[in-house]
Amino acid sequence: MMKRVEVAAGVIFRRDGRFLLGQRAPDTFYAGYWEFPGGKVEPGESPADALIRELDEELGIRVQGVRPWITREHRYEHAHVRLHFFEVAEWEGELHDHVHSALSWERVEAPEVGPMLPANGPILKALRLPRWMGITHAAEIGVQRQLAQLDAALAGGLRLVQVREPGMPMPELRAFAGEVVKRAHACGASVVVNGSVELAAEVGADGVHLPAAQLGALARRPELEWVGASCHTRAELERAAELGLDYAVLGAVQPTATHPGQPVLGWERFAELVRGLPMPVLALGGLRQNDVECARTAGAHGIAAIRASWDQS
Ligand SMILES: Nc1nc2c([nH]c(=O)n2[C@H]2C[C@H](O)[C@@H](COP(=O)(O)OP(=O)(O)OP(=O)(O)O)O2)c(=O)[nH]1
Repeated sequence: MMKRVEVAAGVIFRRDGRFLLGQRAPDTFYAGYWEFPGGKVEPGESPADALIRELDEELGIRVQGVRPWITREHRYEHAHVRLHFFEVAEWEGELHDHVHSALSWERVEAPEVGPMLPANGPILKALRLPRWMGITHAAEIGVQRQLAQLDAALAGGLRLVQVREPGMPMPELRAFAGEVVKRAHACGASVVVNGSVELAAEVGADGVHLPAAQLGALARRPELEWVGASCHTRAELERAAELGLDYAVLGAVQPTATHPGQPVLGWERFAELVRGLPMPVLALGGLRQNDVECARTAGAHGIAAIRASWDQS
């Protein structure tokens, strides 16, 4: 059996939101392929420390802090690697590359260089997942009011909407979901429909969001672009990973108006639960815009919210 090699890699962001890729040099495996800067973890080192060292050695930049993001394993012909990806938002110094043939700053929506190292396809997809998910509650506030708030939120930059309307009768739900898709797509935003692959496909949504109870029953990942799930436990998160889902939503982190009295996780437990997962996780439950920093420090990709997505609009 091939020994597993631990690797730390960084998604280094620039102020304009672009991230850095490097092209592998001629004398390496997969020469000419593109990768995230980073390298092997040395004995006794944590992956975070290894990344800080590698970015100094490879690129000459000093990193103030790294945020855990996702972890993926891949078996190459030459090695079985476990890649610990971190986000690097705070760094200083001028880039002086010592190891790559070229560097390129790419847009998360559509990276242009290629080919990428084979392990990195899912990483680029994860980067495309918006950092904020707005969850609808039209059954509570009324369809017209929800649609008006949706328009305002889309104009304000919302790029991912989950249609979640337990209790709304089917003909009304179909019409509402179709309207959300139409308005979201006009603004370049994506829509996932809670609970029904059929309805998601019927209204032209981009994906489906599975309630935790559906995770156990599902034999394989439905074939839609985005498939995610609501999770509350490590076992549910691992099931979501096993099915190859694109993201999970984990909560409740804090007390919420929707589920009063429900036990809450807090950020420490959240961080423990998401450690080492191969897909991005959005934090849910009583969170607002000013919780984004805490969420990302705890390993969240971003935030999913009902109230905070619509209130300010
Ligand atoms: N740095 C980095 N490595 C990646 C990414 N994706 C991916 O599969 N890998 C793999 C390629 C390598 O097998 C390993 C990185 O190790 P490395 O860069 O220190 O080593 P290497 O194989 O280029 O060369 P060497 O040190 O063994 O001579 O992880 C990525 O995005 N960034």
